[in-house]
Amino acid sequence: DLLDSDKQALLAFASALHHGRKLNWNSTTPICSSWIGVKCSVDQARVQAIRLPGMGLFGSIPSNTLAKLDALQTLSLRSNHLVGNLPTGISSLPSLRYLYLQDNNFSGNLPELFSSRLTVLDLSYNSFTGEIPDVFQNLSQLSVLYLQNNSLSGSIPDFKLVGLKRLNLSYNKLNGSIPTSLQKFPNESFTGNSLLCGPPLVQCSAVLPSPSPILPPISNPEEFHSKHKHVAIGTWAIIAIVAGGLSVLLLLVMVFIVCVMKKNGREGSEASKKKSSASEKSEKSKGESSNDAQNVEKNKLSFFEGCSYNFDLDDLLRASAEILGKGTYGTSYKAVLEDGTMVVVKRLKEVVSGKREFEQQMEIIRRLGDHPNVLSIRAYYYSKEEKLLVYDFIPCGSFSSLLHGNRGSNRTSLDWDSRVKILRGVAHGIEHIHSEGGGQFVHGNIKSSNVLVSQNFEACVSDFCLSSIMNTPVNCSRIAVGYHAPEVIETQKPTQKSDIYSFGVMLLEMLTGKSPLQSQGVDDIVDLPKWVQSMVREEWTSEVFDAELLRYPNIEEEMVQMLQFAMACVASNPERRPKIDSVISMIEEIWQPSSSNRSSSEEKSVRITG
Ligand SMILES: Nc1ncnc2c1ncn2[C@@H]1O[C@H](COP(=O)(O)OP(=O)(O)OP(=O)(O)O)[C@@H](O)[C@H]1O
Repeated sequence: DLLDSDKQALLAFASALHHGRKLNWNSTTPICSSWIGVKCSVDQARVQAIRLPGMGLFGSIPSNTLAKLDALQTLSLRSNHLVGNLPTGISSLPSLRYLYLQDNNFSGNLPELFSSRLTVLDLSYNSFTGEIPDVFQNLSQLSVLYLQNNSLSGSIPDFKLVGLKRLNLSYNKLNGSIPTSLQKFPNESFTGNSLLCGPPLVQCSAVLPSPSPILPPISNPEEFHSKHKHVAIGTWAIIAIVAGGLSVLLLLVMVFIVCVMKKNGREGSEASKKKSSASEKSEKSKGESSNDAQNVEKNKLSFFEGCSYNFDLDDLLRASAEILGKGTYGTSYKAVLEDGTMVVVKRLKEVVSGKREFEQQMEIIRRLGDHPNVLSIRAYYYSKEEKLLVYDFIPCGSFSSLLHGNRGSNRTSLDWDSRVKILRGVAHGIEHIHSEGGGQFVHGNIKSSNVLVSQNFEACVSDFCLSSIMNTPVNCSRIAVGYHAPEVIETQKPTQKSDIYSFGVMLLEMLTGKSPLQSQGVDDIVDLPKWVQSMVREEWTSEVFDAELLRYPNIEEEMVQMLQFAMACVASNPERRPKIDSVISMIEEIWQPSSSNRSSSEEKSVRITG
């Protein structure tokens, strides 16, 4: 029967490929109820969907295997190691609607024949070459077309597809002008094709006007090469000059700041010396100024009780400092003091509160820091010109850098249990903040770069309770917008409910591996909750998960439940979002770290490439 022929086709497909994680496909077991990644039609008569993302499939797809599944509607083989041509028989399967083959190593030309029902086609992050065929014009159902990060060349055909909602052709070798029908798509849809021009990119007259630019004939190949080298060196030179210029500017700004701070600091330390009557000079100046006592106060670091640190502002200014990053509220530096102590100094910009209010807020922040999942503040400094906060340095970096940093070949992925453990820690930190002071406190700035991780994936939240003393609009950056609840963008006032929304975005971030701030060319959707909602609504749930997570066995159920829960946290109506204590119990309920053996050494040792 037909189901049996589907089965034979799949067995032939599986036997032609190497797979890292064993497929349990077996001729003796029932295909519809027990085969991994296979979904049958309601009447169990045909195979309707194959989803094998991140299964470690190696090799090329033989042409007479999957191409026989003529009832297939969904095929997802994304994030594997598939090579060679994409057989036309697959792309033209008559029922095929969703084809996800991104993040493999397919090469050769794009197929010339596609199913007329095709709705989603994702062939991004492969090595396809040649031109984009005109046949796309006939795909009247096509709604999503992702071809970014291949080596496609030639000009873009004028698709005139009215239903096309998302398009990404970035980072190819396309040239010529962008057809009028596609000019409504954003810049990111086309960027990274140096010879492409016209709206939304730069006007065509500014770059090479046509796909075959009129260049003088190359008489001497050497000369051609040297010209090209020259261009390349020129580009690097420009980058180097700009980078150099920026560093000089940064250095000048830092020297200036240090001078201002030193001046304050010197006044302060001199005043301290005077107080201890250690120097003749300071004794003298003591007599000269009636404001000295005030100056002493004004220029010293205010340590909190119980803090074992022993340094002053001068030591801090002498310390070697490295910029950790520039955030919403200011710039953070890692400072290594002469005795080796490492601290983080955050220079706040645009503080609006007066000194008293500032000090009261510092006291609140210190009290809230009495919890293992909340970063402790050690000291602060307040003067008219400078406001500094001093924190412990947390060694493993932020959750954001662990999730998104170093996606190179030597990256070790953050496994499911570590991700959930970190988020559980964050939830406990938020719960502490929300329950103190009669429930009046709000974190106000929850995002993955404000979750610091120490050994054993213990997490603590930082940068909390600062919004009330700062004059920084919540939507001052795209990153911030990605995490803030819709109502906060309007009211500018974070609440405990909006903290839950931000936490939900972070849950989606760890599940999808996508940053709420999409980098250019990777995707054109910035709003993570909306993207996931659209995927789930259209029943592509398993397509949203981070390919790195798919390498760990027995977690799919937990991931799906966590996804549903994350969607509840990002409900647009604040009243429908759960409270933080329910968040904690929900995580405990969903997460069963000891129930299954999912950290086998084989899985742990997987190194991610690309
Ligand atoms: N105590 C700390 N230990 C280690 N790294 C830190 C510490 N505090 C901040 N960082 C890291 O320094 C970088 C800059 O932090 P900063 O808080 O200034 O900016 P941000 O988190 O990007 O934005 P925001 O100001 O909105 O919080 C971030 O990558 C953060 O993870």
